[in-house]
Amino acid sequence: MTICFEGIEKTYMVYARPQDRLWEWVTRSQRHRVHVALTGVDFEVQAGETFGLIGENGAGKSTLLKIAAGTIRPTRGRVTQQGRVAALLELGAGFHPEESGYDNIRFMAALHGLEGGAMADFVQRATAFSELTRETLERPVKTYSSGMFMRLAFAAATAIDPDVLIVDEALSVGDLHFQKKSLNRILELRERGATVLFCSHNLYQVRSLCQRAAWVHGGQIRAIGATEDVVTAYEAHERRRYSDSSSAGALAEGGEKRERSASPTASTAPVKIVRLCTESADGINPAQVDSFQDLTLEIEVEAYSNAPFHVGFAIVRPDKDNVFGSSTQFQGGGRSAMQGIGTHVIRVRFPRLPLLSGEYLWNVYTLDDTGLQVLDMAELIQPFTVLNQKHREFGLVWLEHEWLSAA
Ligand SMILES: Nc1ncnc2c1ncn2[C@@H]1O[C@H](COP(=O)(O)OP(=O)(O)OP(=O)(O)O)[C@@H](O)[C@H]1O
Repeated sequence: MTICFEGIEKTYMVYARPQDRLWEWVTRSQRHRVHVALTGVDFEVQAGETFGLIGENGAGKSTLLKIAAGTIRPTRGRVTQQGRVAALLELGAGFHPEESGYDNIRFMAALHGLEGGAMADFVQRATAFSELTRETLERPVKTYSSGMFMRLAFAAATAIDPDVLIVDEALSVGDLHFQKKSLNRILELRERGATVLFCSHNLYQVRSLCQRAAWVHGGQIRAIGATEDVVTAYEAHERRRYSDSSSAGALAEGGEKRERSASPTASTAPVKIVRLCTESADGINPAQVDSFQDLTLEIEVEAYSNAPFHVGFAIVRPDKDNVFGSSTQFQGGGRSAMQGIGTHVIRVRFPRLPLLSGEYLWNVYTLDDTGLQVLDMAELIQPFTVLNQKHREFGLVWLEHEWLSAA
């Protein structure tokens, strides 16, 4: 199973005012400008591959996904794919608001060409997955809350076993419980061999899920290949953009920038980050550490449910460059997740911290048991300075080295 984009171009006619469309027709003179959303897009997604699309807002990712799903047509070029396609794009876009949840699901089943027993099976799978009550499913969907609507839409979109799954940021559907369930469903379909085309701004998820990726920039493919190469190139571009825009702003504010990022789930995170502190060997000033000192990081989290979870951290530079990151998930060949309602304290010791002089900060994350869903995060916190007082070598980190031929 392959998705093949050949010479794709997509242009939109943009009118300044709605009436210009009519005036254009009446006067036969052009009153629109042409906006090129995609041009020269040529690539293939291999069978069984999970392929990521990344890029800035407005780069053209959703347009490309919609063309792949067949919901819009390219202006030039063509896309081919075989097998059954499920698209998690504008979820629920095809729903009829006046009809009940049940009727909408039957309608979706009919669109897939299902009848009789196959349709009954589809309805059973979708309703069970949605976890909506019979009473709710009998009501018109226009009376649903947005969360209920999205649950039903996701359930209906994934009630078939597709050969190709097209996902546009759909991992953030509904509440945390349902987000996890949706993610697991996507992983399950992937395990069964579905080809997945996946677009996300969450680079952690792209790194974790995708074998290959493409960076879409200004409607063109700027880079394509192994995920790590593409994401690293995109991150470098984002850093340049960030430093260009912040050199006038953030630095003028007086230097260091602290922020606790708004977590995607800030008020409801089932595992909240409560505290982070560091302890150095002399314990005098944790904001200033000597290179090659022992440093211990302590992270306190509060779990509000019994669901297993992981904790991750990264040491970052003020420009957001990662120096080093790890997670409990990577420990000792994949340590099993932590679990239990209440307070958990995680300690990480860095013997002889190999950082050299510079400014550093911490990022901390709590993650679900798959290590993919971020439950809570605190980024660019607790700045600290490292001083390399004993050695003359310079740079970010000390690398073990030997002079082999020095006289
Ligand atoms: N129906 C439309 N009419 C005119 N322009 C459109 C239309 N749909 C998309 N565009 C434009 O096409 C470009 C690409 O949009 P697209 O939604 O594909 O970007 P994206 O990469 O998915 O962005 P985001 O990350 O913000 O979702 C944008 O400049 C957008 O304004």
